[in-house]
Amino acid sequence: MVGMVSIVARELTKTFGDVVAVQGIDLTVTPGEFLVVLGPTGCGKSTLLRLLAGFEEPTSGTVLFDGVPVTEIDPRKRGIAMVFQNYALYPHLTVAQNIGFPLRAAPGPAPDIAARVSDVARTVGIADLLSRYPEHLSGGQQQRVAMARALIRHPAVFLLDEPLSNVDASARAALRGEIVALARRLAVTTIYVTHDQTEAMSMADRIAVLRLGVLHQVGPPVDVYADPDTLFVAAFLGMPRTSLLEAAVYAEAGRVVLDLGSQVLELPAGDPRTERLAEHHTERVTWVLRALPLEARDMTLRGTVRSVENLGHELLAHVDVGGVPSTRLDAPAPALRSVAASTSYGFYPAYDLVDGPPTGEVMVRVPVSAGVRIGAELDVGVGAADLLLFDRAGRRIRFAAA
Ligand SMILES: Nc1ncnc2c1ncn2[C@@H]1O[C@H](COP(=O)(O)OP(=O)(O)OP(=O)(O)O)[C@@H](O)[C@H]1O
Repeated sequence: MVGMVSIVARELTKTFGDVVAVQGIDLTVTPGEFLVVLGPTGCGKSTLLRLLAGFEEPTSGTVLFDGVPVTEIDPRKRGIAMVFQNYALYPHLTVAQNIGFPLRAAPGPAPDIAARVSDVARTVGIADLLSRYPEHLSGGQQQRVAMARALIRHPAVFLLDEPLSNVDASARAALRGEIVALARRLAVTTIYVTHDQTEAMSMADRIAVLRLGVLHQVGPPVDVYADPDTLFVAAFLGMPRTSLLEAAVYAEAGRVVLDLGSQVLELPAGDPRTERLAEHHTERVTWVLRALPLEARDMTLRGTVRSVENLGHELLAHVDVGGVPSTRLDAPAPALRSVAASTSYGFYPAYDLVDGPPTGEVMVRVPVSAGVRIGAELDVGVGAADLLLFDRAGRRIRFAAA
């Protein structure tokens, strides 16, 4: 296949015995797009990538390249280039020989290998390393060689599976930008798999967030971050840090409060969210809170500074608001325990308590010049837009006004 290819997955499912690695995924990758598949380890990213490439037979569902079932296209004509976490270079071949290998191995007339090798080596920034052997290269350089080797046949589809995992941190940042630039320049449809949210956020045209084989959300990184559909997506995309607090909703006579157990937040009178939230009266919800700026807002959370991280350009205060943190999403569910309510509402249900006393910490961004002491009491402003709430099934509670 030549030129830019669209890749469509329809109701794609793959099981290995009892394990459902990929479950009912519908996904369209548009021609020339840079799509990042993001999710924790074991969520099915690699399996999805292999299915999309036609390397793996789906249990059910189909993959189409430009509308044609991928299994009906000769693998050599699919135009797929793939790069993995371990570069797998041939140790006894030079960089130039490694890069040129696919051309030498290909059937048909030999193209001008030397010219193409130096061309693609220049593209990935390793033109001066052509006579070296892999063992004399850094991890980042080895990955560039692997990319050059993948790209020398001018693929229509470029698949990368955690390509930067073995590259040290300093080289990783530079390579991220270069891979994106490369994919653009070559106008190739690219699918990039990672568990690293920073990579996903900085590289993708769109991200596809996967958990336990299920596609939770697809969209431009800024949209998915700002408007997560599920608790998992909200919690997974948290920078610099996300707090998950358990709360219960209480509604009476046109007012709604969120009860954190230690304190309550009341929605401002007349807030358009009141009515919608009242539908969850007495239900337990999870509140996902990104780091808040220290400023006065409609509502106030009161807490005690437990620790302070200096991020250089600002401070990140960990403020204990006495709430109950949600258990980590991947942790086994602990036994339910009741917590004695200290608010006047006192109605709230049993919480999944992690060991020890409740220490629901909220992150607060403080200017370095303002300073903040451990042990200080802080009033942290909360705006209605900060109410990123999820029901017990982990679904977003959406407000029409939001
Ligand atoms: N060939 C196989 N046989 C049996 N189970 C498999 C096979 N391949 C994958 N799995 C299982 O399917 C699930 C998804 O695996 P997959 O490798 O796709 O996840 P991943 O998100 O790429 O993980 P990682 O980031 O750790 O590479 C896992 O539970 C894994 O153990």
